[in-house]
Amino acid sequence: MGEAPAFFVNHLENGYTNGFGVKSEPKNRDTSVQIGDRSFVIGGNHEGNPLFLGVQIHDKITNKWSSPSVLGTGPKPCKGYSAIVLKNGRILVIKKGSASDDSIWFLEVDTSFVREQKKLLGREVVAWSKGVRGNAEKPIVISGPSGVGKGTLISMLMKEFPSMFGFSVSHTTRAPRFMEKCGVHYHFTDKTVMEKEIKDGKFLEFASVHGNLYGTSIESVEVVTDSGKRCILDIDVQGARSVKASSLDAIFIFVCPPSMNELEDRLRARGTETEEQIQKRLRNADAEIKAGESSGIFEHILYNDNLEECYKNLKNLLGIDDHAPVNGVEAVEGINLPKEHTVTKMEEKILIQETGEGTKNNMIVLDLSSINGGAPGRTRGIVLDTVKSS
Ligand SMILES: Nc1ncnc2c1ncn2[C@@H]1O[C@H](COP(=O)(O)OP(=O)(O)OP(=O)(O)O)[C@@H](O)[C@H]1O
Ligand SMILES: Nc1nc2c(ncn2[C@@H]2O[C@H](COP(=O)(O)O)[C@@H](O)[C@H]2O)c(=O)[nH]1
Repeated sequence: MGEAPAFFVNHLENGYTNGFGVKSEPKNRDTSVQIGDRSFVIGGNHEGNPLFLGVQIHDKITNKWSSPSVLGTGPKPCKGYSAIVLKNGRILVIKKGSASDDSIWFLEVDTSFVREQKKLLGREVVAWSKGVRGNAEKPIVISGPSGVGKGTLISMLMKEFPSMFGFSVSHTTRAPRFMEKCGVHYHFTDKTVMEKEIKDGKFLEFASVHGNLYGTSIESVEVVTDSGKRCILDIDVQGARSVKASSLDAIFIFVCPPSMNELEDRLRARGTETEEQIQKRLRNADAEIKAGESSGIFEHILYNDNLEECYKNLKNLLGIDDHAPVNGVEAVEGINLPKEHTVTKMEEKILIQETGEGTKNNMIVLDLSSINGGAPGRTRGIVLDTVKSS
């Protein structure tokens, strides 16, 4: 039945049994697959961190091992894994005995994201992406100069439609303002910590803004999307440019002030910055407005003169009708796998057969024909079906 599982290795709890003749001493529970002349060994822990799975590569031609930069937040180690080579430079990793929100992962070894990162970092790169069922609504990126009213508009939207929109909580190295809470308004962090996380591929974008480091972690966007809400990002133009270049398919909105004088008045009236900081933000505003209007990043430009009118325009462009009830999309459902199972690949379907004494021998079918997205975010669009044994 089905195609030969050419590069399929079932959970290798007893060691390295792939038969590719690679000389190494992988630990128990390592799993290996071969793509071309390279074997990818998945197992152990990443850079000594017991919380994440490590990856090693063996090149058959040079007979050399290498440790690639592993980007993204990968799966936690568990009892065993199945690894299957998919087309388009991905390896599907199915975890055994894991929680339903942690069972399906994709290790990207030769996707466009990975190729780009290789060029940027000048070294071997692989990237993790968690697999989830269902699809998501496009995130919304909102940019504009400091003080134009982005935060005010976003708060209005989230207050009116709490089940539809969620905010991507950014990281920043700037000090919290009075009343700002860590984890709600920002993740306030330290420059060294944030730079290390950027290096580890945890950020979708980052930029130095008004003298501080700001960034959107992949997780900040994905937790909102997983909850079934449409994610809103409040980021500067540099960040919007990076998101535009990433695999995240988003809507881009730029908010303009009615005049520079009005912008200055709003910044002063807010009373959150020192005079020096206000001057810095106003100097940056000029360049930001020019970039916002002419960079080709933004599909929509909103003028925030009268707040109520601007809010109405924002709702219009998001297709929110004042009279229609608005519901979010379904929250992501987990993928519950039987504790004991075997895995087989059949074209774009993965058959997971329940095994073990006293079980019902049901089969779970994962249809991967419509997967989309991927590193640095989630791989979405997995369709799941359960075939009951008669
Ligand atoms: N249309 C408007 N008319 C008058 N005041 C406004 C308008 N929109 C927002 N404001 C006020 O302007 C100030 C700045 O707004 P807000 O904090 O939302 O700006 P922001 O774009 O999020 O700034 P930052 O980028 O610095 O976070 C706030 O005090 C807000 O109440
Ligand atoms: N590129 C990014 N820019 C961000 C992010 N979070 C916020 N911002 C932008 O920074 C300025 C200043 O914000 P403030 O809270 O200090 O007033 C503002 O224009 C935001 O849009 C981010 O994650 N990435």
